[in-house]
Amino acid sequence: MVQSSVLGFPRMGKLRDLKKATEAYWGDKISRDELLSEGKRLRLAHWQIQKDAGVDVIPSNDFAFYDQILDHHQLFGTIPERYTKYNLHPLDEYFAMGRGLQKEGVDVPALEMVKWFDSNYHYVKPALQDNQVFKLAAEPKPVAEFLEAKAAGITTRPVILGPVSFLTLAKADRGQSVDPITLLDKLVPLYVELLEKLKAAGAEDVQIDEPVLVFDLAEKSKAAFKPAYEKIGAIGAKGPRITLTTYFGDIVHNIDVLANLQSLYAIHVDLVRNPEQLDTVIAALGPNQVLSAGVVDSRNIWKTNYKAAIEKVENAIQKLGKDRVVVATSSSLLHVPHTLASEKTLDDEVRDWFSFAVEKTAEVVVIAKAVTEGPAAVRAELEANAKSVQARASSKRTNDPTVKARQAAVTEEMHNRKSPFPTRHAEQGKTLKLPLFPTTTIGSFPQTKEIRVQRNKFTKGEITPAEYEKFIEKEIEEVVKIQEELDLDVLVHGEPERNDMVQYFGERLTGYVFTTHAWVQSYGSRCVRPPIIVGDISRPAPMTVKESKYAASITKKPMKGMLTGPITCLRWSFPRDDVHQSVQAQQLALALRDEVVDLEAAGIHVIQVDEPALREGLPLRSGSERVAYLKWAVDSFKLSTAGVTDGTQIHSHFCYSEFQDFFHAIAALDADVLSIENSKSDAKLLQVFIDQAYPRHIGPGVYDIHSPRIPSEQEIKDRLEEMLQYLTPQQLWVNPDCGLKTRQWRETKAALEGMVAAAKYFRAKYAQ
Ligand SMILES: CN1c2c(nc(N)[nH]c2=O)NC[C@@H]1CNc1ccc(C(=O)N[C@@H](CCC(=O)N[C@@H](CCC(=O)N[C@@H](CCC(=O)O)C(=O)O)C(=O)O)C(=O)O)cc1
Ligand SMILES: N[C@@H](CCS)C(=O)O
Ligand SMILES: [Zn+2]
Repeated sequence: MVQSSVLGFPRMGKLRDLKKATEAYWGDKISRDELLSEGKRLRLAHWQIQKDAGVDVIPSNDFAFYDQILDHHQLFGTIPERYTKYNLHPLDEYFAMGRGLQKEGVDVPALEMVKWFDSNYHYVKPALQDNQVFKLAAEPKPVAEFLEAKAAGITTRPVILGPVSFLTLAKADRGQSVDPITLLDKLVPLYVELLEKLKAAGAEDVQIDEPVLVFDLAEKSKAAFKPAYEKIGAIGAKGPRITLTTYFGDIVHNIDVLANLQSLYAIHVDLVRNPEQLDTVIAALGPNQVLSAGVVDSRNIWKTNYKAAIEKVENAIQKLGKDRVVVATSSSLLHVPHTLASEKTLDDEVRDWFSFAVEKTAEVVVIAKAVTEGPAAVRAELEANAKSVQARASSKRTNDPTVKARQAAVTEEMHNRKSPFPTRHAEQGKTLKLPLFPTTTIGSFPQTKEIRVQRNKFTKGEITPAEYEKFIEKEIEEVVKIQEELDLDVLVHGEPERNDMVQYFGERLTGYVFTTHAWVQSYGSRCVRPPIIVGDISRPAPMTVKESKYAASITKKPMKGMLTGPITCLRWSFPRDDVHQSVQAQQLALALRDEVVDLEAAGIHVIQVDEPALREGLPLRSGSERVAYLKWAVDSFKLSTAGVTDGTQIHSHFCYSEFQDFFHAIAALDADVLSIENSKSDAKLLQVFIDQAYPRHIGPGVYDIHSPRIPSEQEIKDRLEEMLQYLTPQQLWVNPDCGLKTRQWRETKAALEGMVAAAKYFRAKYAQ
């Protein structure tokens, strides 16, 4: 019998219940016990959904109150002393690591948070010490959650991140120099201990995620892999059977570390991304080892094409037999929304094309049944699926000849600014007249409860468009006034009209559809509702000009227009899977080019085109795929921005600091000013700007906006001082790491006051 398996389920709940409970706990509106019982309710509900769907292998320990990797910091005792010293309750210590804490004598910043592989999910990076001691938690969470499910009559397969991935995704804490992977021998015994505890609790199976196998692993990590798993496997029957999972890429280049690893019961591979790896992986399996075939896409919302998925699974069965193949989701379903059933406003044509987590759970069951019992057992499902797939392929919604014609007319020249940077800089100086160390923000200001409530009323038709517009104007006025009082140099309108930096544009572009409840966790309690690209994209009307023009009209200071770039619009949407992403990116670029030109014509001479998703789109392995991606990604940005005159200053923003491996692409964007994240990472990363003799302007973020903690003026000065070791005073802009929409006004004002004061200090110092 071919079993069905889910690698992880989204934890927010149908109505973002976890977000609401967590934020209520942070705001002292519910007690710790109430939060803990809400977590328990959600876990049970999610296990029950999978059980009711008939899933054979249901995951546990995929739940987390903030981040599943952060859970592992507590599981293995890698909590830096700056958190443990306060003797907080473990849940509060956990949140302090995730989001910082500044309360009742405690003042500690958050740990660094970075992208989870090439997704829009963020994990909290383990920060390890030179003399790191690991210690298994007294009551390990994977054991507790396994027992919780067992008590509810549901047998689960606990999920843990493997030791090689845990260490590869970790870093040396600030001021430390340990190479995390050298700690593997110390960490492995804890895995052995944990597996024994799981087995003693009744777990027959465990899922160990080793997604780093899709990377070009450093030799050291690669060499350490096999011995580590041999040690883990040595517990034999005292431990559960291990299914080792990989996802988001192929593992062909690392297959030698898995060959003959008898300690593994099964190996899971992502056959949605890389179906071509199947034969190599099968050839590397030992005589009794099982293949977990990830054939249901966990990263996108398209209905699975049953015929194609069944073919992949049958192919594996032919070589291995039915007992050695499992049908699975390609990775955790964390990356897709909860259920399509909540969507009441989608039209029937497109609704029929989609499948969210609950529906994908049912899909693995149907595929497993089809290959176990034969297609007749699920004939109705297969026929309905074939009809949906066919309907989408032939729909008029997907194809717009006008867009195609415009793409065919794109020339090389359209990608380049008229003059090189020095000429542009001189031109821009004449109108902008900015001081040294110019201060600015990244665009958004606090999205208050009031803003959300008014937008909600507007969406529901409870207030008129004119009333909403008036409200937004009032918000813009307030934001402009505050920035003038703070004495910032380049102002923004604050983005109060935007629900999200991608969804907002999706809602204004043809070719997109959007949802009402399709939330996906981005980090901590924060969720996004990615719009869905279903067809060719075009811009029927200006999208941002009205608000930017209004903002510019009420101040004498330069006003920065704010747009989301083509790659970020693409990657933070659910893209089409029937057209290459480069084609979709170019369509977005053309739509944005029109917007940029319209903003300039409206008198906006500083325009920021955010591309925070540029890095996350980078193929996970170096090589030709990366080169090709960077070409079309950079071209899309350039196409969107190059329509302006020399006097218009183009900014771009990236809220991550890992740009070393694709610095040349950032440089190739030819943006006049870049703002990047830097407050939580080492300023040494800026060395690349010296090494590459970067000629243009840069604002590395001077404080972390993900945390409610207010940085002191001195901290910001120290940060700027460090930056000046790598950047010239003429190059350096002063700004936060990213937009301020998640912050409260009190924190925002206090932090920006410190930031402006710090900039003025350096301005005075360098004026002498
Ligand atoms: C900059 N980042 C972004 C990423 N991805 C994006 N798509 N957008 C980003 O900005 N990735 C990397 C980073 C970090 N990530 C995030 C992600 C999410 C947020 C955030 O603040 N999310 C909000 C939801 C935003 C939104 O869409 N809001 C809507 C709906 C608001 C709402 O909940 N309305 C209520 C009713 C109103 C009420 O009574 O309150 C409802 O629908 O029930 C809107 O504003 O209209 C979040 O809250 O999670 C930030 C950074
Ligand atoms: N302009 C956006 C960028 C976020 S990455 C903002 O400020 O929220
Ligand atoms: Zn950002």
